[in-house]
Amino acid sequence: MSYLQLPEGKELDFVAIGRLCIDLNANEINRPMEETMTFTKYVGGSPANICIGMSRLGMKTGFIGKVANDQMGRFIVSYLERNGIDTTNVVTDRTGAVTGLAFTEIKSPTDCSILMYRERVADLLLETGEVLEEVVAKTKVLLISGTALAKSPSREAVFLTLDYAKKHGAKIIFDLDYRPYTWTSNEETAIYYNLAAEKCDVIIGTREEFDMMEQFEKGQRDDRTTASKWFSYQAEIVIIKHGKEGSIAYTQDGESHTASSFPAKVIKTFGAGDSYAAGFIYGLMNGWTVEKSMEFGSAAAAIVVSSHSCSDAMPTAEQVRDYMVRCNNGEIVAS
Ligand SMILES: Nc1ncnc2c1ncn2[C@@H]1O[C@H](COP(=O)(O)OP(=O)(O)OP(=O)(O)O)[C@@H](O)[C@H]1O
Ligand SMILES: O=C(O)C[C@@H](O)[C@H](O)C(=O)CO
Repeated sequence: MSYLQLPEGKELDFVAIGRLCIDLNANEINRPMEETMTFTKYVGGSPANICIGMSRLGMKTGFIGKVANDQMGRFIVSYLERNGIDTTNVVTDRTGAVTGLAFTEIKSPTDCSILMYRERVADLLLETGEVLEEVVAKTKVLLISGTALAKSPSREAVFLTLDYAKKHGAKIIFDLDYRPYTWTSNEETAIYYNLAAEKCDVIIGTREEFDMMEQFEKGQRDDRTTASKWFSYQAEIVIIKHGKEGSIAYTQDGESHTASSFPAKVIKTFGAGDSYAAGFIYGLMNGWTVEKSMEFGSAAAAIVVSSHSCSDAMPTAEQVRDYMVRCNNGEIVAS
């Protein structure tokens, strides 16, 4: 059975809104940040990575966001454009805000962390008046991500965009992408995450992210109970990710669907969720089953965790298919 009946006659397949920033990934891997001397610069930010992933997979994409009026901001916009992403609604800050920087520390394939520089970042200054309704009107799918809800005015800009999406019939996907450093309190986080999730057709998050959203709910919560809550709102599909253990999707009809992870020679784990989302959404938008879409997303994730970057490593559909064949032939084994 296929899900997500997409609207017809739209110019764009996919538009994402939110964080556009810079990842500085350690070149000297398997050591702490204190001993890291050089970094490679990439475009970063979860919704940006997903959008780049969708574009690499051949979808017609656009982005809604705000960049700093500096060399970093211009680097981001030109990278998006080189990747075929419509930047009509990427606005430039005029208040002296800066680009968010994520320095990644790769101590080992399983011990990675991110050191964030996010004071007065441009992406959180996107205003309601800067969101172009006509851009939202021309997409089949809108993706929102949690970090953009962390502060005003970006928070209101996202809620307005959700209204536009609903008005114009776009399907809405929420990648929870919870980054604690951007928020001021757990209560505030849970409340805004829940308010947004109520309006979404597909919700994708890790068990820990759903736990954060359920902090006011009493009793033990399992994945099915978590997912069921959202079917009484708008959701058609809820996916709960469990890292290397794989993922489980629940659908409105009461079914569940599982996917295992693919073997990978892991360099670092971040970016797994973004590439998984891109692969999964691509499958769903092509009318594939939930299982097949999850499998494709999992293979895309294995490719990205085996690479140095998140955005730049996003695979084409051909690369994902090739990876799956090589895994099935036993040519790729886990590190
Ligand atoms: N070590 C790994 N090896 C292979 N695949 C992996 C690994 N870790 C994650 N994946 C794949 O990526 C998917 C999403 O990973 P995960 O549950 O870690 O999401 P996430 O926490 O959102 O990722 P991120 O670290 O990017 O925030 C998993 O379902 C799995 O298919
Ligand atoms: O902004 C961040 O939190 C880091 C991202 O830029 C990075 O690309 C990442 O964590 C991918 O999920």
